[in-house]
Amino acid sequence: MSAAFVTFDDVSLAYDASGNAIEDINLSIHEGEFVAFVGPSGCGKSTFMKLCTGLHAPTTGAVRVDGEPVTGPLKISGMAFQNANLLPWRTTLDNVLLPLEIVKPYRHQFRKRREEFVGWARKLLKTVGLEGYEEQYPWQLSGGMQQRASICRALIHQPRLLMLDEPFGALDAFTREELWCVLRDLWEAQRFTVVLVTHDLREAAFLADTVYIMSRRPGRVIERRQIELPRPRALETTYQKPFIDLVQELRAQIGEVRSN
Ligand SMILES: Nc1ncnc2c1ncn2[C@@H]1O[C@H](COP(=O)(O)OP(=O)(O)OP(=O)(O)O)[C@@H](O)[C@H]1O
Repeated sequence: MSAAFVTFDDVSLAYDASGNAIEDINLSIHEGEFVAFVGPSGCGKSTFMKLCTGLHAPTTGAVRVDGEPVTGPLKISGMAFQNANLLPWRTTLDNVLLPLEIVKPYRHQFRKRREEFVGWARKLLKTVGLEGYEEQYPWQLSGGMQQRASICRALIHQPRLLMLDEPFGALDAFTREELWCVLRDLWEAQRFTVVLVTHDLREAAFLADTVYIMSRRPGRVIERRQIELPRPRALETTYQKPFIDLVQELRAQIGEVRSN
């Protein structure tokens, strides 16, 4: 395995006087690793994301990405959320291009390299099954298609770290499983580092190398579970006994957290 890419050393964060939202987090994520965070509502999963990407600073402890302390918003990360948040006045293609207009070093090259960037966006849209929808507006797309576009937007600037906060939470079960496979294929091809926050234990077990289970507030990591299922993983795996047993075990651990 490669060297640690994201490290948390004794990290705690208190937003206000009500006490720590997350507490004593120690972990390291390797470059190219796919990790998932699961835990009860309010345990600090989104807070963990904000610390990783520099949207919040820890109250105590240190967060490092690629060997450097995180001191402000991280340029090498891409993000997608439960709501696709596409801009309604932009076409799908222009939504995907947006980070290249904003993020350094691309923004200074945007006009000159536009054609090349459009090529990147078209290629990515094709990979996620959106070829032919480039000129459509978000309101002309289904929820699943919007989320596909949102993932393309998160990846267009070739981030080394992809942060996904419940990205498939609002989708129906079939679309969600389709998008797991889309994400799996993108990750297999490019091997960026992924931090996925989810409430869905099947999603975590299917996609991740490592699942972290967090306690109730103040959120602490109470379990680190390596997922040993061979890759590449087929969706059929999720209907087979070893996978079902694994999800049951994770569910039991979450159950313990909730009842404590
Ligand atoms: N900006 C903020 N100011 C004050 N408290 C906050 C802020 N953001 C989050 N919190 C609190 O910190 C705790 C952790 O919140 P966070 O959103 O990280 O949890 P979560 O695990 O992502 O929740 P959910 O699963 O419901 O999305 C909660 O108690 C929340 O109320």
